[in-house]
Amino acid sequence: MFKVLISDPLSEFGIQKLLDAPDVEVVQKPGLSPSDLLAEIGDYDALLVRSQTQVTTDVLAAGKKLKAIGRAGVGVDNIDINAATQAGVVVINAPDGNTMSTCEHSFAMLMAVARNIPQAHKKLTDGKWDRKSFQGVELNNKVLGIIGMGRIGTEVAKRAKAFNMTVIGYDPFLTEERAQKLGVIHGSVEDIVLQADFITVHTPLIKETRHILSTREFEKMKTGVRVINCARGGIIDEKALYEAILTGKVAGAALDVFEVEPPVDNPLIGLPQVVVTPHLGASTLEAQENVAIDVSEEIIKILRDEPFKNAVNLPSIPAHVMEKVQPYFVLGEKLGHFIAQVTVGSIQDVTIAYSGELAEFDTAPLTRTILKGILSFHLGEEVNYVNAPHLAKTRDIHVTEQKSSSNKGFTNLITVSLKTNQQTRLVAGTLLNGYGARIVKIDDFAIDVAPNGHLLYVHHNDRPGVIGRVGTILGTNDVNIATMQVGRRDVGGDAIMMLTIDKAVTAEILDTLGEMSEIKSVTQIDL
Ligand SMILES: NC(=O)c1ccc[n+]([C@@H]2O[C@H](COP(=O)([O-])OP(=O)(O)OC[C@H]3O[C@@H](n4cnc5c(N)ncnc54)[C@H](O)[C@@H]3O)[C@@H](O)[C@H]2O)c1
Ligand SMILES: O=C(O)CC[C@@H](O)C(=O)O
Repeated sequence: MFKVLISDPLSEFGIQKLLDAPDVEVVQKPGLSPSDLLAEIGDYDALLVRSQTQVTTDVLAAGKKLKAIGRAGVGVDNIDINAATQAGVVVINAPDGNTMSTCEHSFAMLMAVARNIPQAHKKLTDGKWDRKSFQGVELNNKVLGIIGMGRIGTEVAKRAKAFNMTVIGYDPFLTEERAQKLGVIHGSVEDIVLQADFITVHTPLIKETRHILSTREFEKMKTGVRVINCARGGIIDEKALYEAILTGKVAGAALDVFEVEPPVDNPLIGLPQVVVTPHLGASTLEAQENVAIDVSEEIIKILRDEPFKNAVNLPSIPAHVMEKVQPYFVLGEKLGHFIAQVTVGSIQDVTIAYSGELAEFDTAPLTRTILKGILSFHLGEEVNYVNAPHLAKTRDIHVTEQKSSSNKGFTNLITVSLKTNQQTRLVAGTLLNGYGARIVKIDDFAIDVAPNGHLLYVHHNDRPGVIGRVGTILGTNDVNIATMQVGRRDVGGDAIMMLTIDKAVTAEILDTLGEMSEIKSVTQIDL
């Protein structure tokens, strides 16, 4: 039974799939204190949060069983992603579910600040009929600058067009073609700063976007500009904004998010030109249901070891690539596990060569899986698909991917070489149409073995009677041989035997085999 902790308020309807899953026990503790979270997290396989819970290095260290963290929303700035990756914990988010709600909230804030709606509302509910203090401005024919043309920024742009605004958009990934399609002028931050009557930001808060609008930018803006932040506090420099409002440069600001949340002694709050909401962008019935449904479904898949999407700390795999590459995941992990078991010494280099049609695809996910197979032999359950490259790096293991379209006689071939401080070994495998996974090469010996169950790899001199004696020793010890493959370099020279056996052999049997005069080494491999 998997245990899932929900530590922020999530839509009950949205998490229904989790509640209904027969193999999942859900514990809901919205508003759990940081110390209680630390004390309890050790019991759980997954944690579901919104933006309140801070998932710190300490939480990840205490979460010994944690496999996944689900963020019901977009921003993952409350989760230490690096620490999660190092701990092998998958972080997923729900990037699509609250786009419309946040876009609509941004637009509501834009209109509120243009027409002073909250201020006028407050005055009237305070009993004063004041029509003079709240003259606003139209959106019609005005210039809206959008910094960050992702999901939300794009939707804001579409709505602004309906209000007959001229939209200038900036995003490092915005192409001229896409801008044209949206009817947006493709500009820079500088263009926006110089020309906009309204500026709204829709980026994540990262190093490049922190204080993207600060004193220097406010100085260059049109007098009377209005700014909106429904993305993350800190994208607009609050101190610089405060100064720019006092000087009259900025006529108004609408803020849903703050550098510190909840804000403490924030002088912007209370300024008559500033409209504020307490991080409500995604707070609609629909958005909360959507994001909770999305993370619940994904968490179930992760816990059940099924394919999932929206991982924040893993590269996303397009469906058409996944379709091609997925059948090779099992083979890749087994090749990694195989080579790790037959190679002696501490690993220095891993070279993974992809030949044939596989070489046309993004094989990075496959490389992760092969690394997992290699490292898990030494590091056990600590290794997973998420942290395998990181663990290799921290151990100074150099990983190289090679690709070649020549198929070397196979439609697809994966060759894994391991260089240690003592030797270099190689294994190659393929998927044979209709026959499944096969190991087709070990070092320079061609073989054909299904990589399953218990295998015995015997390196010996090609002499009459060796194969028979190996069979006799195993038979005497009640070990049944399912398949046997032999290969040799030259007649009477170096040779190998690869046996598939029905049960694992004991160390004593391995010693007995190893003591035979013509046998150089015997290795048992479990796949
Ligand atoms: N207020 C809320 O409740 C609420 C709700 C949902 C999302 N958000 C926040 O809104 C923001 C946008 O969300 P989204 O779903 O549109 O994300 P998104 O990933 O679809 O879009 C973000 C865009 O920012 C762009 N970007 C990155 N660096 C940039 C830079 N230096 N200059 C310009 N653009 C840059 C990216 O290329 C991307 O296109 C995020 O910060 C998210 O956390 C807030
Ligand atoms: O959970 C929330 O309400 C905030 C969500 C929002 O900030 C996000 O980034 O998705």
